[in-house]
Amino acid sequence: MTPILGANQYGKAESRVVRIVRDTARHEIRDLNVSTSLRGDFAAAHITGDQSQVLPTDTQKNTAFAYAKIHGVDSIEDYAIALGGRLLEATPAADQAQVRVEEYAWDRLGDHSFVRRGGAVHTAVVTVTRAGVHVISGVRDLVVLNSTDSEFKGFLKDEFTTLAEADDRILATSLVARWRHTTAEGVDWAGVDWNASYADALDILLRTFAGTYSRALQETLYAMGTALLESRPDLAEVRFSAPNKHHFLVDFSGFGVGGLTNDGEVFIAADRPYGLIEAEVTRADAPPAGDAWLAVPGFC
Ligand SMILES: O=c1[nH]c(=O)c2[nH]c(=O)[nH]c2[nH]1
Repeated sequence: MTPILGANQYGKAESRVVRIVRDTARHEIRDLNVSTSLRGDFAAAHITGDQSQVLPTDTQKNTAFAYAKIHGVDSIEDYAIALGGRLLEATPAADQAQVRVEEYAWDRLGDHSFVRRGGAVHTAVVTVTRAGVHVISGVRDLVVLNSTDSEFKGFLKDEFTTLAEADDRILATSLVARWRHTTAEGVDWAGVDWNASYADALDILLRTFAGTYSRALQETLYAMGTALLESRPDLAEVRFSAPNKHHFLVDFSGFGVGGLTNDGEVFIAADRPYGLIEAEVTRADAPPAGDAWLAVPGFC
């Protein structure tokens, strides 16, 4: 019996690449976490131990650092497209290079001083194939909260249901969202302003979260996805993973302090368990995703 080698990929995970642009006294910083994977015909490396077609993960890491200098990092999408293209070109046995990047934002304190911004992290997953490029942009750890305009009622009940219907509750999540850019013949990736596109997408998601009366987190996600696709014709689909960060009203009725009411004012923020609401919203005529989502962990 000769077992069959199935899907495989290999690369260097989580190279922490920090690029300083110091052409003038006013420096710029890009702070990245870069992971690369090569896919293709690497059967010999696994079965006979022949590494002649394997571009080492160490070289992939070196290329990630070198490209921060050679190509620069105007945006993580643009950098990932260049890096993926180079890795594919350098590895004849590969038919795909996937580059996953996260960017940690820094706010300026002075010409050469910065303070790291907490919160949301900009993400990109770029898959370069011999036929073209897939680009998925996204955000993680986008923590948002509505203190009203959220209900959850009319749900299915059985003998294990104890949840009270809620007319007015806190709706909060730490959102992961990824949106796939349309791949079409002749797309000029070099001409895309990725940073403006990201800022606009984030703005649409946040404004829709804030402006949507919610009957469930599911409805809010769908509204956010719809708003994004309606405003940005260059996007094919969006995927969300949204933990429902439950806030339970504190029950003051047993307290020995008379007349203590709680009209949606004091909550316990529970960290677990949490509902996990995940959804994909796709444009009806979206071009096929190909392998754009391959090996993207979790729901998105
Ligand atoms: O927005 C919600 N969606 C659910 O599916 C759900 N289930 C639950 O217990 N609370 C909530 N809230």
